[in-house]
Amino acid sequence: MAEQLRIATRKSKLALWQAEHIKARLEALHSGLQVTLVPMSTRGDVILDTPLAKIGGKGLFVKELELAMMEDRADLAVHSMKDLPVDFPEGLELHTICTREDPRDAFVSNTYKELSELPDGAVVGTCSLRRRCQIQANYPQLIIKDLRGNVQTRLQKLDDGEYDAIILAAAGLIRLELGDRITNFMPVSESLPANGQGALGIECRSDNSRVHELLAPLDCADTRSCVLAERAMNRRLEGGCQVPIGAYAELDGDQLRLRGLVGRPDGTEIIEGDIQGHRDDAEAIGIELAEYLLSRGAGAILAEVYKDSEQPG
Ligand SMILES: NCc1[nH]cc(CCC(=O)O)c1CC(=O)O
Repeated sequence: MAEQLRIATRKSKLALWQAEHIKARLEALHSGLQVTLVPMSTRGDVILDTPLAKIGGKGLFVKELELAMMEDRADLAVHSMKDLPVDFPEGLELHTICTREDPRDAFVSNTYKELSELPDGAVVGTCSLRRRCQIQANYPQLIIKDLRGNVQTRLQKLDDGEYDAIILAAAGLIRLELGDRITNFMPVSESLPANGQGALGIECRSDNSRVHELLAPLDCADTRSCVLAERAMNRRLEGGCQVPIGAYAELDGDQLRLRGLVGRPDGTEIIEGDIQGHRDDAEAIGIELAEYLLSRGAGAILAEVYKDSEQPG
């Protein structure tokens, strides 16, 4: 019988695409390997009517997948790195970080070419405090309205006229072959991405050496360096994924440049930092930048954000 591997996955189109993508890559790399998907619903998929920042709780989208791996109903789970909590339950690990897709945010509108064209009072949809904060800092005259749901739902709400424009991760649109909906890529100087944005990560049990062997060729060293720096910054700031924190690293040879920011959701204050170092020190660079941001007052801003969001479990 052929060797089997099971991927636990959420049922959204994007999650299924990502799981199928990893399945195809694994099967192409390892002849005779048979990969099946184990689709399941998560709390984040079920609670659709509340802004994510209000639901709170880290790992809204991953707990059920992790349980499946712990109970040996699945061998691995494919995640968008930016949705992944910084810490893992005992016995599970982030084993693989795959090559990053475009990390930028995308401006999507049926009427306007870019944010600067929007008239006063125009409505922009996003549920990300990070995007809200950066848009309001540059364009305080725009109105930000929460936008939830999967990628297709969000585009539908734009097409229905509920928003003048919406902001989405470019990577999600590109993966779903909806890249033609991208009106404009937001420069990272204007919308610093979330840590890990555009990268896929693969989680599995720490003791499963056969799975580790099969996954090894999917790991991308460059993406790993960048994402480790970004995640280290978030960890030091104790930020989950629903916080007004941006973190984005780039490599120039062995030099790693990390940019980070923490801001008030209403954009009235943004604390930014930009540092460089050797890629071998990726995590130390992340921690150093976090400490710089904290020394400039990031802690008080984050404390206020956490106070405003009731966080059940
Ligand atoms: N928060 C939801 C989410 N998680 C991952 C992606 C796709 C892009 C990625 O892999 O970073 C998206 C959609 C979005 O933010 O528009």
